[in-house]
Amino acid sequence: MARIIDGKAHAAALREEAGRRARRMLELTGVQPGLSVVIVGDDPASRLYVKNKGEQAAAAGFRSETHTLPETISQDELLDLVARLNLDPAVHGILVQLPLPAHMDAQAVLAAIDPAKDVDGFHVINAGRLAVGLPALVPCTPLGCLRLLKAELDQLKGLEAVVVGRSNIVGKPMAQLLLQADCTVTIAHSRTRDLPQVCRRADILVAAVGRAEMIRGDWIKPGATVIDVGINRVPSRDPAKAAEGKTRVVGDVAFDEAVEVAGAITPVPGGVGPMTIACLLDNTLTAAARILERDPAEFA
Ligand SMILES: NC(=O)C1=CN([C@@H]2O[C@H](COP(=O)(O)OP(=O)(O)OC[C@H]3O[C@@H](n4cnc5c(N)ncnc54)[C@H](OP(=O)(O)O)[C@@H]3O)[C@@H](O)[C@H]2O)C=CC1
Ligand SMILES: Nc1nc(=O)c2c([nH]1)NC[C@@H]1CN(c3ccc(C(=O)N[C@@H](CCC(=O)O)C(=O)O)cc3)C=[N+]21
Repeated sequence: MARIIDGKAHAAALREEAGRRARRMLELTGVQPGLSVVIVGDDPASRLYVKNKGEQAAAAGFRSETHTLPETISQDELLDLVARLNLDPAVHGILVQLPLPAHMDAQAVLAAIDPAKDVDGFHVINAGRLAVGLPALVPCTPLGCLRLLKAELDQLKGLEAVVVGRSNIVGKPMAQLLLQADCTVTIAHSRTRDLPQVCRRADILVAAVGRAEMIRGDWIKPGATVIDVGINRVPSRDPAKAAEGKTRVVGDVAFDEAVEVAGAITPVPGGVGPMTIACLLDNTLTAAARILERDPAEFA
């Protein structure tokens, strides 16, 4: 039986540390780190994540604001808001929740965010800095995965890592971080031939696909460390509840099978998800420190 990696507990510890560091920053510089979250439209799941982000930032002693804009807003109006936030000295981190409505060009919006305040790490400047090994703001989800891996494993050096998924927000930056940690990295995707066989090579398997329970137990090398990024809503197990439209959340890995084979595995929920939000606070501190021209390590 695999060890279950408790992302919730790791995230709580990281949030507490972020709270201590925010207080230290306020003491030493008089500046309170500030996070501004922008959401367009009223997708209920997105609204819930954004609410959690705002509440957890406030609970950790950050200045936290949320801008909720109607679905019908124009891209120019959104760009105006981003421009104002770029100039606002109280805002050190800007996050524009994705996905954006179909009438907007998400790349254009992300490109308008000041890279120094891009706590999602989605701006091409930050993606490029990560790729060449310069200090960067790194996307929160892969950062959270790396933290869990480092806590779980003595050493990443030399391990075979397989990342399933190549999105700009999870798969690609995850692969960059694993490469930087001296893993031998394979990136698999929808055109990969014989995905089960590729997965079986992995000492570290990161699933970021968006397909409920696609990765089966017999795709996993015995003893491997499995990080499940997927968040998929499926009908409730109880047919009566399912008929009422009740759902539950599952990952991209068939957990009940994988837990029998893996050495360690993250659950969904309670794995990577909570770490993503905790890393957002960490990134906001990093951004604030750099904007103040201070070493983030000063606020330990
Ligand atoms: N826990 C968290 O904090 C977060 C969770 N997520 C979740 O992670 C998952 C992935 O998110 P994201 O990266 O944004 O998703 P995207 O849809 O952007 O990317 C999915 C990737 O999976 C690949 N893929 C799709 N189908 C298959 C298949 N059958 N076999 C192999 N590869 C396949 C795609 O390949 P191709 O490129 O060839 O199309 C693509 O590269 C989702 O469930 C999402 O909800 C996302 C962000 C944060
Ligand atoms: N600009 C932007 N940045 C993001 O980081 C971003 C985004 N847009 N759009 C959507 C995805 C998704 N995402 C999650 C964050 C937390 C949980 C999370 O806390 N999950 C809990 C609860 C899951 C549940 O029950 O729904 C858990 O896994 O335990 C999940 C998913 C951030 N994303």
